[in-house]
Amino acid sequence: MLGLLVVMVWALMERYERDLDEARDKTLAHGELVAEWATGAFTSIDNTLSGLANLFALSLEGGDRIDEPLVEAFETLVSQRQRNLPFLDAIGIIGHTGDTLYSTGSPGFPGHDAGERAFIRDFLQSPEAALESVYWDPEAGDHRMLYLRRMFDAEGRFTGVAAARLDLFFFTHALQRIQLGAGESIAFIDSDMRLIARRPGVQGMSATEALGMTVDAPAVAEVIDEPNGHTVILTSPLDGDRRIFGISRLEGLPFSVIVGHSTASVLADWRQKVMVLTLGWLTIAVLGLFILLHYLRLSRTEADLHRSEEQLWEINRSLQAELRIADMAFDTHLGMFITDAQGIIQKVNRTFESITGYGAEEVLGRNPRLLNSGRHDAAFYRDMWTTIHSRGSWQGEVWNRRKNGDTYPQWVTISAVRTDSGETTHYVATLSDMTLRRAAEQEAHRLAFYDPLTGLPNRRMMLDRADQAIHKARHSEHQGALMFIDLDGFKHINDSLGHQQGDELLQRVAERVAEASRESDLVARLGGDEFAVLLEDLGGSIDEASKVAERVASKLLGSLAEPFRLGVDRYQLSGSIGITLLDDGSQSVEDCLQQAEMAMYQAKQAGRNTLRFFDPVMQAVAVRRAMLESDLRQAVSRDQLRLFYQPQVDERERITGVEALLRWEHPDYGMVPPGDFIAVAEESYLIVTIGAWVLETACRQLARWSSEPDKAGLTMAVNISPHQFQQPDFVADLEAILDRTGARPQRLKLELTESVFMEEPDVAKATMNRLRAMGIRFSLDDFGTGYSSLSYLNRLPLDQLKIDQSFVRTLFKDPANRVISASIISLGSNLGLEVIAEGVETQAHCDWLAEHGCTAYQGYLFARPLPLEALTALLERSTCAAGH
Ligand SMILES: Nc1nc2c(ncn2[C@@H]2O[C@@H]3COP(=O)(O)O[C@H]4[C@@H](O)[C@H](n5cnc6c(=O)[nH]c(N)nc65)O[C@@H]4COP(=O)(O)O[C@H]3[C@H]2O)c(=O)[nH]1
Repeated sequence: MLGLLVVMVWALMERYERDLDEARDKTLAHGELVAEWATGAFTSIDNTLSGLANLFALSLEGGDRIDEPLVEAFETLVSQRQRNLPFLDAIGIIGHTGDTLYSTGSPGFPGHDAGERAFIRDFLQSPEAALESVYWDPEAGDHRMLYLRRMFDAEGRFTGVAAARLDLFFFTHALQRIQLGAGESIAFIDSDMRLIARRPGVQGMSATEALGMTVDAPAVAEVIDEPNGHTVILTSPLDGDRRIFGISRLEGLPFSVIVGHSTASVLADWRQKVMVLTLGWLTIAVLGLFILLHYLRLSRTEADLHRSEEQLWEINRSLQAELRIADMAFDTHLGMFITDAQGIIQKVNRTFESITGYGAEEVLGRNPRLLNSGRHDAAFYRDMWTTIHSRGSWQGEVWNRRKNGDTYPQWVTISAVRTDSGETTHYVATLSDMTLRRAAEQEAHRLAFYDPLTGLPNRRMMLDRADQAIHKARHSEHQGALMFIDLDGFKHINDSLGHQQGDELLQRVAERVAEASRESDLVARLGGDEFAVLLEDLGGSIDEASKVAERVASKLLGSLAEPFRLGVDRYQLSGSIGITLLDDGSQSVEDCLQQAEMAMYQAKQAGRNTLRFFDPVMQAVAVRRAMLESDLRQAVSRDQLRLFYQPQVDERERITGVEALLRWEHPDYGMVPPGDFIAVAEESYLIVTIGAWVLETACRQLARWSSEPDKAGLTMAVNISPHQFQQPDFVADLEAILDRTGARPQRLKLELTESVFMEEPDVAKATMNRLRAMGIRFSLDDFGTGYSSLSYLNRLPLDQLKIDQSFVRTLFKDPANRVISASIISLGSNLGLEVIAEGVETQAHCDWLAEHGCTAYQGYLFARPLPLEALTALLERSTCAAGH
C-alpha cells in the first residue's frame, strides 16, 4: 500500500507539474494572442496617426497655413479612421511650436490640461518618435490614453506632433468579446502596473473605477518590463483567486497582457484525479486494511484456533493421561467399584473380580448388597451410610461373601462423589482383601511370638504373658507359677542323632508338654531343650498354688519319662523342672524366669528327672557359680589346680593304672570337685588351658613313674574334653608335652566321650589315628549314656569301653542298668575291647561285673580319687599289676 501511495503521489506530482506547465503555456499563448491583437490595434492607431500626420503636413501651405482642400481630405480621413477605430476618441495636431493646430476632440485638445501639457512638452524634448501615456481625465471622469507621434515634412523637418486620444474602454470592450473559461481572467496593464482593462471586472468596483488602478502584485511588477513572456502563480489582488498568470509584453508598447487561469480550474482535473486516486487509494487502502485486518483477524483466529487446538490437544493429552492414570489407578491391587447415586454398580475393576469371584457382567446393574456376608447387622450398615452422608466417606472392616460362599474380611472405603452443588452422583468403593494381610500379620505374629520348630509360643511371648500374669497376681488373690523345664540328656541324644532327629524329638517333647499342661496354661519353648509353662489361677494361697504347680510338673515329668518313638527307635528322656511362684507379683518377669531356671538346676543337681521349687539358696549357688568362673580364670596361673588319681584295678584287684581327676584347691571353698567347675570351664572354653595343664601334669607324673620299676607299668587315664580334643593343635601340643615330660605314650590313655565323634567323626578319627600312631591309647568314657552307636566302635582306634558309673552304682536298683552293663561288657569282648566299669562301690558290683566278663574296675570299693601322696602310699602297700 505504501508503494502504491508513493507511485501515486509521484504520478500526481508529475501530473500536477504537467497540468501547471500546460496551463502556463496556455496562458502565455493566450496572452500573446491578445497581445498580438492589441499590438495590432495600436499599430493601426500609429498608422492612422502617421497617415494623419503626413496628410496634415501636406495640408500645411508652407508654414502653418493649412491648405483647405487637404484639410477636407484630412478631416474625411479622420472621420473615416474614427469610424474604423472606435476607440479613437479624439485626434489633434500640434505644431512644432506647441500650438494645437487641429483637434477633433474637446476644445484645447490636446494639451488642454496640465497632464497632457507636461506629457507633450516632455515628448517634444525627447527623441522618441511616438509616445503614449495613460492619464486621468477629470472632465471625462475616466482614464484616457494619449498617443503622440512626431510629424516631419518631406524634407524631414520636424513639423509637429500628431496626437490621438484613446478611450480605454475600447480594451474593455475588446476583452468582452473574448470568451473566457471558468476561472480565467485577462487584463491589460501598463508598465506602471496600472490597470487598463480587465475581464472579468474587479469585484466591488465599476469598470470606470477600476481603470487606472494600480495593481499590487510585486511578482508581476518584477517581470512586467521583460520582453519575453513570463508566468507567475499568485493570488489575484483583484478578486482573490489563485491563478497562473501569463504576462506578455506588447511589442514596442508599454503594455502587457496578463492572462490568468485559475489554478482551481487548471488543477481541477488534477484535483479530480487526486481525489479519484486518493479515493481509489483510500478504497484500496481501506480494502487493503480491511483485507489486512481480515487477514490479521484470520491469522489471529487461526493462531487462536491453533492455540486452542494445541490447548485442546494438550487437554486431550492430559485427559488421556489422566484417564490412563485413572484407569491404572482403577486397575489397582485394591478392588474397586463405582455405583450411581442409587447404589447400582456401574463399574468394577479386575481386582474386584478376583477378590469377590464375580465377573463384571454379573454385578453391573446390581446392588453391592449381593456381597453381604450376613455377619453385620442392619445397625452396622445404617451407621456406615449415616457417616457417608454426613462426612462424605466411610472406611472400616467389612466381612463380605465371595461368589463361592467364602466369607472374608476386607477393608472398605466408600466415598461419595458430589457435584459443586453438593449433589451426590456416584459412590466409589475400594475393597482390600484382608485375608492375605491377616495371614501375613498372623505369620509375622507367629514368627515374632512362636517357635518355628514346635509351634509353641516362644520366649518373647512367654515373657509377655508372664509379665501380664505377674501384674494380675499383684492385683488378685490368685497365684501363678512359672515352670522351667530342661530335658535331661537331650544334648547327648541330639549330638548322637543328628539335628534333624533331634528337632523331631523336640517336637514330640513339645507335644507332650502341651498335652500334660492345662488348656489355660501357656506352654513355651525358650530355646534348645528348654521349655516353660506359665500356670495361672492356681488358687489364693501359696500352699495351694504350690500343690497345683507340683501336680502339673509331676504329670509333666511322668509324661517326659515315657519313651519317645522316632521311626523304629525308642528314646528315653527325662526332664528337670524348676518352679517359681509369682506369689505377690513383686518380681520382674526376668527375675521369675531366672528363679525358675535356678530351681531347674537344683532339680538337675538332685539327680535329674525331678522338680524343684525356687529356693533362695539356689540363688547363692548361682552367684557362686558366676564367681567360680571368674576365679577359675586365674586358677592355673595361681597354681590352684591339683590332680587326684583314682586307681583302676584288674580282676585280681591289682592296680593297673590310675585315672587323673582334676581338683581345684580354691582358697575360700577348699577342694572343689570337677562337677562344680568342669561345666563352667567348658562353657567358658577355659577347659582348653586347664586340659593342657592336666595333660602336662599327668604326663610328668607318668614319666616319673616310668623310672620306678613297681610303677613303670601304670597307665594314666586322662579326661579329654571335646573342646580340647577339637583344638587344631591338640596333637602337636600333646606331642610337645610328651617330649617335654618324657612320658611314654603307650602308658597314656585318653578318655573321650561319644560327643567327640558326633560332629565331625572323620576329623576325630584322623586325630585319633595320629595319636594312636604315637602309641597313645583310647578309652570311651561314659559309655552307655549316649547314643552308643555301634557303627563307629569298630571304625575308631579304641582300646577300652568304660561303663558309666551311673549304671554301675545303681546296678541292683534298676535291672535295666544290669542289662546295659552286661551288653557293654559283651559288646567290648566282641569287638576285642577292654571294658572297665567305674563307680564300683561294692563287692557285689564287682562280683556281678566279674561274672559278666568285666575284667577292669574303678570305684570307691578300691579307692577314691587320691592326692599323689596318698596314691603313692596306696601303691606302696598294694599289689601293683603294672609293676616290673
Ligand atoms: N559315686 C561314685 N563316684 C565314683 C566312684 N568311682 C569313681 N567315681 C567318680 O566318678 C568320676 C569318674 O570320672 P569321669 O567319669 O571321667 O567323670 C569325671 C570327668 O568327666 C570330669 N573330670 C574330672 N577330671 C577331669 C579332667 O581332668 N579333665 C576333664 N575334661 N574332665 C575331668 O569330672 C567328672 C567327675 O569327676 P570326679 O568328681 O572326680 O568324679 C569321678 C570319680 O570321683 C564310685 O564308686 N562312686
